[in-house]
Amino acid sequence: MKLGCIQLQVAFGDVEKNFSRVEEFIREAANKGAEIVILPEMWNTSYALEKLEGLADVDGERTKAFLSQLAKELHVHIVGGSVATKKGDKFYNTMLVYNNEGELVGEYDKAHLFRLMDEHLHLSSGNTQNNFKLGDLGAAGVICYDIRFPEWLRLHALNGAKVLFVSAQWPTARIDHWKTLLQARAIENQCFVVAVNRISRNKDNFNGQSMVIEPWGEILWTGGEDEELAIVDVDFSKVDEVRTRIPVYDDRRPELYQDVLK
Ligand SMILES: NC(=O)CCC(=O)C(=O)O
Repeated sequence: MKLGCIQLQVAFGDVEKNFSRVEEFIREAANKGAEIVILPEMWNTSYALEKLEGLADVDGERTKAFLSQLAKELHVHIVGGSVATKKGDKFYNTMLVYNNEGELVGEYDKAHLFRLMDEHLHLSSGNTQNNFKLGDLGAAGVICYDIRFPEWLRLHALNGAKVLFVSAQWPTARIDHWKTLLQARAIENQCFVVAVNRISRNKDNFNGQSMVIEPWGEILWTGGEDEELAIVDVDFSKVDEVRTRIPVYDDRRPELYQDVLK
């Protein structure tokens, strides 16, 4: 299957510009044969957290209509990164996922809020998992800081995900953590990890390095330090092969480590 990874330069607080750029990229990805397109975190507003009252997408309605229409027209699955949403009187960091018929198959509010970027001061956290199907493919999606919580990703793998999509705004300062954590999540869960980060105008802040990693831990693609669209070919049957080679799921002894869930 061909993945279209959109390592977007997200414009701070400029919702119109971001929508228009995302549409261009999704169309280009579909033209180049992508069957699943993946976007980064908070691509509508970036971290304009102080301005969410005016900028956040109310109930995600605009983003939902936009992604659904493109998914259906271009017959492409869209893991729609995340957008800032307002639901009731609260703000969320919300991932929306559409299948290639334009149907909403995943809606997920980021579960772990990242204090270093003040998320906890402005956003509310979600409480539900994000497993979904793209055709026959079992998949899941999480957002950025979530990858530091292996139990959370394991739960998604146990619930049938063969690929973990990660949308992020992961800063340059900790980019080594990003790479190591993503590779670990792929190896321990014997899953594909498809992780799309953003670019900022000043690369000292966000420098991309998006990644596609297969279940044995081999890195199939790493993004550069500029805005880019990458088309990456993956063979999802590799998951079953790796899980047969080392039967980690059969060898688990959850009774020994239940306490980690407390
Ligand atoms: N947007 C985020 O969740 C950033 C997470 C991060 O930088 C980290 O080190 O974790």
